Amino acid sequence: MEKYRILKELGDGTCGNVYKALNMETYEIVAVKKMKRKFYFWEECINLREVKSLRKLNHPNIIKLKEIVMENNELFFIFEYMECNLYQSMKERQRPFSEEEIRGFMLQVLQGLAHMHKNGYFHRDLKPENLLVTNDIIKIADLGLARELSSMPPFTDYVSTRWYRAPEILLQSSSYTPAIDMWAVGAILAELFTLCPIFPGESETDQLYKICGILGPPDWTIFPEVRSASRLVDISNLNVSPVNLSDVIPNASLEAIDLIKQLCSWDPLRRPTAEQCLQHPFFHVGKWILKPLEDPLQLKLSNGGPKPNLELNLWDFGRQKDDYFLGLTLAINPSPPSLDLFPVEMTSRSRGTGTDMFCSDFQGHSQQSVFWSLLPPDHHQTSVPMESSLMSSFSSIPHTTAGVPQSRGFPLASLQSNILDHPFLAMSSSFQQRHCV
Ligand SMILES: Nc1ncnc2c1ncn2[C@@H]1O[C@H](COP(=O)(O)OP(=O)(O)OP(=O)(O)O)[C@@H](O)[C@H]1O
Repeated sequence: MEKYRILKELGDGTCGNVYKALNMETYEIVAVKKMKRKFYFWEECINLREVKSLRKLNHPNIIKLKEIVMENNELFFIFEYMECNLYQSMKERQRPFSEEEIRGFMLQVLQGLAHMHKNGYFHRDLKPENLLVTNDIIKIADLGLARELSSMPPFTDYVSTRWYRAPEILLQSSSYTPAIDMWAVGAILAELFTLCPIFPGESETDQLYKICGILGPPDWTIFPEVRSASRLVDISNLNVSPVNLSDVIPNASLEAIDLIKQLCSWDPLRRPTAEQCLQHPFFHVGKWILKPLEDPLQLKLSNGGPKPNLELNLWDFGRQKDDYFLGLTLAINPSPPSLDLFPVEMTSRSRGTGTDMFCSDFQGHSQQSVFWSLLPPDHHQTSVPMESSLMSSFSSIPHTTAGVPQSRGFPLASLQSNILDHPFLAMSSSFQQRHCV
């Protein structure tokens, strides 16, 4: 780790501390995640869920793991660096994101997620803190809880941060599916409009009440296999009606409201997949707008009042499977009302709980330093000059065991065959251009 200089701490997660660091050989800025538990065998490291999933997942909207270093029984992940996470980005905003900005973020998240699900993984802890942002690029991070689709239930119920946790997890269903990620996407999409979490439960039970407060109670027959039957009976009998989502998220278009409604369906089977979401009218709005011949601002001024926008959609995203791609809808969107929304002040730690999934019961010693490069040596990115006064050596992080580091290099090709194959294939051309520039 001598080649890395810490610049500052970026985050203190459940599993590790994350630092911004400078690679002294390439002058590349990176993010270094130093795992909190000790590691004694290389096999333990490469069998971690985060490593196993990231080795397989190579996508522009999934954070890239560049290297793994094991030194003095400590494990370091070297990631590509991103400016901030989506939670920080929302917290700092003085005004809501425009729908265009939200569309850009969601498109990328869904492309990353579609890739993940297609390759047999689901994330299980999607939340704004785990979506990393640099300008208008967003990437899915923290695959520490990612699970292979092929792995067999029962799954643990302590999965995902409470506010983004799907009802089937709250009801302790033991066989949940990638639809739990889609629920989280719906909650994040709603939050991007209002800058406040849509279901801010204070406990697991309160979380279910908060969901009922918006969606109304569920039909209990949706969840045949839940372990927490009393919770289900309790909420199924609640005497509350669903609210009009447009009243809760007044700045969202009808398309956005429809997508949120579908993603935040009680029934996991009714939630669209990431791939299906990408076909939703929300992502096709711009393509079919009938443009007025005059400047809309001038029109508004001359007519003296707000006018509805007429949008002609050649896509109707119905609830039946066959409806997904068919139909002709004439949607009339009222002009967005004036907004008076403010973010709620929250600390990252108060936003629910993560889960420490590792146990540290391994015995033995290894004083070796193992270095695993996941990108070829010539895959360097922009050099960023740094003032030396800002730097402190990475070795200043206290090591509890001493040892003489020896490094072992692993060639990329043998370990991560797909990492550089077609990095831009899954992106739309506009995003490809932006990413390449
Ligand atoms: N590649 C990166 N670039 C910039 N910042 C990052 C990067 N990776 C992580 N961070 C920051 O560090 C924080 C914690 O990282 P991460 O979620 O990977 O750790 P964790 O221990 O798994 O956390 P959690 O408690 O969510 O499980 C993130 O929310 C983000 O702010």
